[in-house]
Amino acid sequence: MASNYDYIVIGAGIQGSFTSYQLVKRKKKTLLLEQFTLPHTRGSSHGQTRIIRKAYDQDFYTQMMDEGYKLWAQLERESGVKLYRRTGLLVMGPENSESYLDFKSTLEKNKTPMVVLTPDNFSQHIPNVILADGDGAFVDTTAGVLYADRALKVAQEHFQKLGGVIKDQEKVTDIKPGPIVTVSTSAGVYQAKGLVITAGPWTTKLLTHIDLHLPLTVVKINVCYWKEKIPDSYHVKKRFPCFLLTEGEEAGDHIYGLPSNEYPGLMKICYHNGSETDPDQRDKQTDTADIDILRRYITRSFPGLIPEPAVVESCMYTLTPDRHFVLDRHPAYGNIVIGAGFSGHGFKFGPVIGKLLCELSLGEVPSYDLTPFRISRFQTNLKSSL
Ligand SMILES: Cc1cc2nc3c(=O)[nH]c(=O)nc-3n(C[C@H](O)[C@H](O)[C@H](O)COP(=O)(O)OP(=O)(O)OC[C@H]3O[C@@H](n4cnc5c(N)ncnc54)[C@H](O)[C@@H]3O)c2cc1C
Ligand SMILES: O=C(O)[C@@H]1CCCCN1
Repeated sequence: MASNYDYIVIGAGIQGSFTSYQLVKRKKKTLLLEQFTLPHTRGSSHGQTRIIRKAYDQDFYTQMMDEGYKLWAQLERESGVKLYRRTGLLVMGPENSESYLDFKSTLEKNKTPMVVLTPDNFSQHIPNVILADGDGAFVDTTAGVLYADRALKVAQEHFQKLGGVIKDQEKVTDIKPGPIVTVSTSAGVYQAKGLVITAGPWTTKLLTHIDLHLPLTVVKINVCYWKEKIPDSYHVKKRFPCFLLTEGEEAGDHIYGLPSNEYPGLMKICYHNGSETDPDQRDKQTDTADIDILRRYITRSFPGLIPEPAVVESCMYTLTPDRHFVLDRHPAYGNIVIGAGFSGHGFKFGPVIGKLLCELSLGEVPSYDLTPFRISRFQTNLKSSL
């Protein structure tokens, strides 16, 4: 006998957890299914920190983060758990390049607090970093660090407190669409009038059950931590900011970092791309070309770090061709909603994405124009973004 729910959500990463929380807040009997034992480190939402920022090169992300910051603050108040630390985000890039100018003008247009630095005053504000010749720099002053592990736990706890059911260690093995959707797992069979798929890197595998192919690529990211030569020179307590380069060696491949905080004396600096992997075979992907790029960059620009990673962890991105998210209904089955392709920048939007996927599931008009996130765009070309 199948158990019945109003909604089933597949995948207890940040997006599935916030979507479930929103559904249960709207009094829907909701089941959240997760293949691994929670908490786990095998998807995209684990780890201690993520960047939160309004600095984007497209208005719609900057504008969604207005609400994003408010929802994170509300969750902090409701839970009594510190989830956000303001550090600012230093944005650097070739001063006259399109991408740098797009970031800068998007912030200006949207009246986001920022401080523009000059080569003359740069080192006063940002010690121990060498600004490359010809680079511009500004700080998105409200940006900072989200405490990711804590945030995931809080979202899941709030969902459960309102009566939501999480079943972990239950891998979804089949989906039968219809007015009532039937979901089979390694341990049971469940039915609901609506289904949300937020399966991160496993989305392509799950969508084969419902005849949908999306152009998603899964890449493994080497999450590298670099040792400070003098302890705390890049520490969050010294107000060292997060940083982001608007251009990499290849288009879309940026370098970014967070101040030392999570591991004493180590600063996290990563390359915003990686090599393709099967999510179930992640550890077999051992390409380290990104670490070579980082070594060169750190030698050039961060003289206070030893240019050899002290710790390397891993995580996965699920990339769309244009790096914009997928937030849409299944083209043939309107009661199946998909949230995928967060392309390495989705965490900060978690509370907003949860709200949007909930609205789509309930058949409501979504709070934002979802045109950039529609499945149908894959036939057309959109400008790529970070
Ligand atoms: C190294 C790194 C740095 C990042 N930095 C930032 C940042 O600074 N700021 C930011 O905003 N974002 C950042 N991101 C992106 C952000 O973390 C992701 O966009 C976000 O975590 C994606 O969440 P998700 O819920 O879609 O996927 P996931 O967290 O992968 O969740 C999907 C879940 O579905 C489960 N699942 C899959 N298949 C099944 C199945 N068949 N049955 C049951 N369960 C299933 C999986 O086990 C998993 O738990 C970063 C990502 C990485 C990897
Ligand atoms: O979403 C973010 O803010 C970061 C930017 C750099 C790459 C990883 N994700």
